[in-house]
Amino acid sequence: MEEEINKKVEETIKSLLASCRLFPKPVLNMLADFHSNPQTKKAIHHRYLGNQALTNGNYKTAFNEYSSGIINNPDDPALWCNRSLAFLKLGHPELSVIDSRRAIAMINKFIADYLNNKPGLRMPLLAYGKNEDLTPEKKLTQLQVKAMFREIQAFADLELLPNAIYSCEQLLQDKDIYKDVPFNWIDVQKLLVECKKKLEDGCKKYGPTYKDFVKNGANCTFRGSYWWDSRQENRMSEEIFQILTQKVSEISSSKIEVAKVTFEESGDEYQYGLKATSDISANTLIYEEKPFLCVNSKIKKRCDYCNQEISKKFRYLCPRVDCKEIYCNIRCYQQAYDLYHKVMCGKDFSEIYNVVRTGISTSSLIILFLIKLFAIGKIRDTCPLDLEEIKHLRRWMAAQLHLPSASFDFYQIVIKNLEIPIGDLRFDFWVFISCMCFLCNNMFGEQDENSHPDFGSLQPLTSLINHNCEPNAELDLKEELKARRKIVRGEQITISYLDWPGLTNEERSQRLFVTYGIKCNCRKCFPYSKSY
Ligand SMILES: C[S@@+](CC[C@H](N)C(=O)[O-])C[C@H]1O[C@@H](n2cnc3c(N)ncnc32)[C@H](O)[C@@H]1O
Repeated sequence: MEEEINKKVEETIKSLLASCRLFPKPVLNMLADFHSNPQTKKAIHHRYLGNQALTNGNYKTAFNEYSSGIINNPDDPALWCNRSLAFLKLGHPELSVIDSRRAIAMINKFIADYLNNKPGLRMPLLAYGKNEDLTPEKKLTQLQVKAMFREIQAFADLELLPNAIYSCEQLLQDKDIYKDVPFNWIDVQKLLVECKKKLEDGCKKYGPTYKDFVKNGANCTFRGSYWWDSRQENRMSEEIFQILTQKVSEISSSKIEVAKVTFEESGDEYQYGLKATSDISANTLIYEEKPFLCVNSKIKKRCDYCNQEISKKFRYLCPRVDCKEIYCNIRCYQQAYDLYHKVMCGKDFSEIYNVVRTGISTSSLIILFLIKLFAIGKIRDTCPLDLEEIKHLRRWMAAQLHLPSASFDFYQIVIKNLEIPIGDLRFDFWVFISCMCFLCNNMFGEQDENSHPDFGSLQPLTSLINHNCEPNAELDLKEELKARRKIVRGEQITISYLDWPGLTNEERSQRLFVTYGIKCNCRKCFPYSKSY
């Protein structure tokens, strides 16, 4: 196999040398790099294996090969472009978008750098088919068009129809620029007609607001974890169970313990819960858990570390002049600095904050948690899903994830601002989405008086407590857990996830399912049910 690949690469190089006119220097640089850098060679090998797998319909292998290639050479646009196709074939258009965008950005950057005479510029090494007489320049342009079309296909699969229609029209408008490279333009036309029809049908069925609905949210089939990620199965491992047991025993002075529980609706699947180790009388303070992570939308002046509202008199400003973060005191500043602020200091996330502030539910705080989780991952040099404090959290997502389309842009801002190299796949886009899926059902969020998202916190041990509409415990100011009534030894500790005044039984029931995946049929939700 290795020999076969080497032969193909040699053929490519020969044809490159023969056909290259426009970019001789970058081609020579690329060849020098190919011969001196073993990682470039490895990346090409993975790409060939990926292409072969893709042709044979082995999309999972193709994904693995392209990912390995990216780790070795993240600057190869063909790897990203081809992986975006593998994602489309695997039914993950939400992941395809970012990969095709990367390929497009890389090619555009190459062209800009070339025009600016950037020294040491390397031409991407692209594969040549038999009897193909495309110059490297044309080959690159062809890849660019392919990547643009893949992004449009991903939009269409995600039912982001206005985005797909707009991009199709743009591409067709620019057709002349790409006239010298072979490309099947009929496919673009066809997709445009299909998307327009779908959008028209939708507007007829659901009214004109359908257009906005499908512009802002992408629909993808995702249940909280991808097939290559076994963390959710491992979260109930003996090792993690023992660590949690120790922590819970410590904060509660052994009043409660971690237990493995089951729920009727999830069949045999075990989940975590907390149980009383002895009788606990009413109003007893069971424990206090300081949040692991806090976020706030900056509508009010709150400490970036602990969310305390702060006055002008008692506050500590980040010492860096171009950083606007504020803290209650130097202690909060130092803790924030060590945990995440070190890599966030002075970085501009205002675009994200502007969107969060106008949100109409606390769920928009999720993106603020994502920024900080990625920052912690960067500081600790680990994938955010592997952070010790949160790796046990249960992810929940309805089969159909309504992904805000802004997520694609936000992810790119986060990676860029935190200076995470794009080839570091521990911070890949699927990690971002997977984090969203434990944040939505584990974070605590509060709104302000105008119902805008104000602040939120993550308390990883409190996240072990399950819901009951008639709970035996409650969270005081979201940090102290108190018994509402007497709890007997062995009884599960429960809180109500939704206890706002004025919430009807129907609304609670609906929200319990949408946000937490809980199908509640208790006597409070269904007071007239015969079974009670
Ligand atoms: C904050 S976590 C609670 C701990 C969780 N059981 C675990 O194993 O990590 C919230 C998730 O637990 C599950 N859950 C909590 N209360 C439940 C209930 N009463 N019935 C079914 N599932 C419940 C849901 O999957 C929910 O999304």
